[in-house]
Order: sequence, then structure tokens, then C-alpha cells
Amino acid sequence: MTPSITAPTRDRLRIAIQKSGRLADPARSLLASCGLSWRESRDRLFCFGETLPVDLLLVRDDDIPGLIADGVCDLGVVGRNVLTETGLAREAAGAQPVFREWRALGFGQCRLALAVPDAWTWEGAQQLAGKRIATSYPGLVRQWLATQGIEAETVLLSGSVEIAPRLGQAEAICDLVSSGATLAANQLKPVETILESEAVLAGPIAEFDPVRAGLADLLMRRLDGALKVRKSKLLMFQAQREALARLLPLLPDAETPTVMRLDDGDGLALQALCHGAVTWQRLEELKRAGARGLMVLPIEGMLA
Ligand SMILES: Nc1ncnc2c1ncn2[C@@H]1O[C@H](COP(=O)(O)OP(=O)(O)OP(=O)(O)O)[C@@H](O)[C@H]1O
Ligand SMILES: O=P(O)(O)OC[C@H]1O[C@H](OP(=O)(O)OP(=O)(O)O)[C@H](O)[C@@H]1O
Ligand SMILES: [Mg+2]
Repeated sequence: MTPSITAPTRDRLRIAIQKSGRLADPARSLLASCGLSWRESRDRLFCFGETLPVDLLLVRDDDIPGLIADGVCDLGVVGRNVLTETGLAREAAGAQPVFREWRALGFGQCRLALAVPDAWTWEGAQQLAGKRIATSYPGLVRQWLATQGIEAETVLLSGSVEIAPRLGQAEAICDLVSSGATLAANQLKPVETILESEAVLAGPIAEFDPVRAGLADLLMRRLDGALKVRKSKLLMFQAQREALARLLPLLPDAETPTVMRLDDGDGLALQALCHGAVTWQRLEELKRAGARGLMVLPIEGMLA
């Protein structure tokens, strides 16, 4: 018998990621930066892990929490919005919680926001009492309404939510917002944020068996290193010794800088691994404080 793709495999880890869409490429490149590579199946729905026994399943993002709940996949990369909404829907149906957010991944940032027509003067959440709110996230909206002590109706739409007020289907909406351009194009304005979202690694609440637990531990160690390194930059510059006291306070996020003496007497060469944002403003401040020949290098690889 040919082994089925959904048969539980206990000696390999299976991660669900979006097949196509906003999270597909960043999810793959993050996992690749953890040293994983894959051989793709002909249908491009399953990628067999080559460097480690960690396979990928390429699916619709909405299906990812359910695949983890059913044990078809061990981990998944999905928006916090989808993970939380699915958890609330399962809870409403009386199911026990089985998955949780393991790590925030630093991409796919957006927020789930309530928006009302531009013409409304927003005075607070009580304005929504008795109104209809169009959304693809009824669980999150109902949870938020309950915390506000407001009774309102949710109208479930799976897409193009922003058009609902103009069509007379609802008075307000609750949808994902990033730049705000879609709201503006539909004469709506955001008034409340219900959830700050980004892509997350989702996994089970229960522990894995020893083989998959070992693989998941290794992957999490590499992932933490990769996430830290993604934000890090190596800053290199030269300065006079007397400038050191002005320069070091400008590097609060740096690991202890390497300071080397130059041959010319009082000159120093500095290298600092910065974990925060290295902005133009910060480089200009360093320059004013006496840094010369500034160089900023991205970091590839692990921080051991
Ligand atoms: N405008 C946005 N800016 C940034 N991130 C967003 C934006 N819209 C959605 N996201 C995040 O990206 C996730 C995936 O969005 P996408 O539009 O690719 O999903 P989808 O159309 O539901 O895809 P699928 O075909 O897999 O069901 C969302 O669940 C959310 O977490
Ligand atoms: O604030 P903005 O930058 O305008 O982004 C917000 C829009 O992005 C998402 O839609 P998407 O583009 O994925 O279209 P869809 O809902 O039809 O999939 C979301 O559902 C909003 O409509
Ligand atoms: Mg989807």
C-alpha cells in the first residue's frame, strides 16, 4: 500500500505554510535560514525535507490551525488573526484548546480594526450598540464586543468586507488594516484596534513524542537565532579614544563592542553587533559624536 500523506509520521516533523499569498515566501525563507531545504513534489503541495527530517505542507492559511488540531501537521506559520479566530470558533463549538502561538515571526504585520464611515463622529464603542458589523472575524469581534459590554450583530463576509456599508449590509466593519489605503478608498476610518497581528509559528499545546520533540527543539533553537540575527547589524567605524565616552551610549543595543587600537597612536577601530534598528538618524548621531568611516553590514548565519 502507498503510504498516505496524512498518515501520522513519528520520525519527521511536518510544518504547514501558506501555498501562495502574503505569508508564503517569507515563511519559506525564514525556515530556509534555519538550514532547511526541500525537494518539492510534482503537485507542489508537499516538500520533502532534505537537510533535516522536516517537511512542508503547502495549504490555504485558514486550514493551518485545523491541520495542527487534527495532528496532520505538527507546526504551522499563520497570521495571529487566523490562529486566534480559529481558536475562538473551536471554543464556541465546545472543543478543548489544542494549539497555541509558539513564536512571533516579525513579518505579516497588520491589525484587525473596527472601521466606520468617514462621516461618523466617533465618540466611543457604545456607538456600535444595535448596529451590524461586517467581518470575516466574528469570534474576535464578539469577544471584543463582550469586553465592551455592547450588543451588536456580526455579519459574516469572507472577503471585500470594506464594501459592506455602501451596500447597506452593515453600518460598520472589522477587517485587517495595514497601510489603511483600502479603508480610505471605501470612505471608512479605523476607530478601534481589536488585535495586533503578525505571522506566528503555531504548534500544539501538548508535548510531542521524543523524536519530534528533539527535532522541534533543534528547530526552535535555530529559529530563535535566525530571528535575532535578522534584526542585527554589524556596525564598524573608527574614532579617537577621547570620543569613546560619547559613542558607547549611542550603542545601547550592542553586544560588548570590540575595540582595537590603530597604529596611529590615539585612533581606535570599533565593531559593534547591534540588535536594534540602525537608522540613518543613528548613524548621523554617531558621526557627530566622532565616528569616521562608518560601515553597516547585514548578518547572515547564526549567533552562537
Ligand atoms: N494588508 C495586509 N498587510 C499585511 N499583512 C496582511 C495584510 N492582509 C493580511 N495580512 C496577513 O497575511 C495573512 C495572509 O493574507 P492573504 O491575503 O495572503 O490571505 P488569504 O487571501 O486568506 O490566503 P489563502 O489563499 O491562503 O487563504 C493574513 O491572515 C494576515 O495575517
Ligand atoms: O490597509 P491596507 O494596506 O489597504 O490592507 C488592508 C487590506 O488587505 C487585505 O486584503 P487583501 O489585499 O488581501 O484582499 P482580500 O481581502 O480580497 O484577500 C485586508 O483584507 C484589507 O482589505
Ligand atoms: Mg485565507
